[in-house]
Amino acid sequence: MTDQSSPFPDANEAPTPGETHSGFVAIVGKPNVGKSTLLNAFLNTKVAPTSPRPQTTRRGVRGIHSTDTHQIVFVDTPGLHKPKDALGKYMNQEVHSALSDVDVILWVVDLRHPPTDEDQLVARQVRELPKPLFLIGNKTDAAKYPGEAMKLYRALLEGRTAETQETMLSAQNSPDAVGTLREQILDALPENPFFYPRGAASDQSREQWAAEIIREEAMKKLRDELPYAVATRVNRWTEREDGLQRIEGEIVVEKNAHKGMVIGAGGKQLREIGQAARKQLEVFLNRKVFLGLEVIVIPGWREDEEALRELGYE
Ligand SMILES: Nc1nc2c(ncn2[C@@H]2O[C@H](COP(=O)(O)OP(=O)(O)OP(=O)(O)O)[C@@H](O)[C@H]2O)c(=O)[nH]1
Repeated sequence: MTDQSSPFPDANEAPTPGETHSGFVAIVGKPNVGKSTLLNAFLNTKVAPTSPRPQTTRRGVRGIHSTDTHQIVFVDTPGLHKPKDALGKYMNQEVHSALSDVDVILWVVDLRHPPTDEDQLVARQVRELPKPLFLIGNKTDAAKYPGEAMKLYRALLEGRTAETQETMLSAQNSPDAVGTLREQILDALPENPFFYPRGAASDQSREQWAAEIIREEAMKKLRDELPYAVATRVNRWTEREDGLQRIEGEIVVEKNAHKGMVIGAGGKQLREIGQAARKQLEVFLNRKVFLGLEVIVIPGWREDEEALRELGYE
């Protein structure tokens, strides 16, 4: 097992009375820069799916960090990109609504590369917003010229008048820097009552969380366009007396032809996805898990508003 904590601790503790600071903090940036990795590092647990593939995050997942007097509600957002379908539009809307609702913005960039059009798209969204902004240069461990890259990203904010701070770090490999940044964010929070009980780590149900872990593993294993054509959901979750968690989930694809591609020869690929997801679930739940997975077809779900809603993208 690991030293990571469960994303589902006892969430019923009462909020602290008296003077408290709390607020919503959006993590924005183009796809694949490390937003979800940073969120998980802030919380030292796993609330959001991460993968080497762009556009892994689809929902604005909330992760919560509380001290005695301060509470940050992080809102992880999908990478801002040029949308190709209704799902893509939904993902960009998630970013816009997150930006309008939050108190603080974290803009994450990938220092291995200079800015692209997609970074400019994000910069345009955040530049004029009169809210504290942190420009976070990520992946310093793998960047050749981090300082030079940071200059180019900073230049995209030229003309911005509201409070701006910046930091360079590796979300994956520098827990100390992530901890320091978290302290700085705490200082930027307005005076507010707590929004969530102090023990809460996420606003997702355990079923949504597990479905995202299954999708993460499916996205890592599937090839070509297929990762973007799958959705996942968990329909049943029962606990046996001996603690075993029995979880039944579905991988949803758009076409019959995709079904076989997900299942693989002799069911090998589906088995591998299931095993990898089960391992992750066991680590984070600290319980034995039985994971049953089925592949079903909902024709053209990515373009179907009703199917999107049914799958939780609303
Ligand atoms: N070398 C290195 N890789 C990192 C770091 N942080 C994240 N990554 C990798 O970058 C990839 C993308 O990470 P995610 O956290 O899924 O990125 P994201 O911005 O949430 O992606 P979207 O869901 O597409 O918006 C993964 O393969 C991570 O392991 C880092 O500090 N250093």
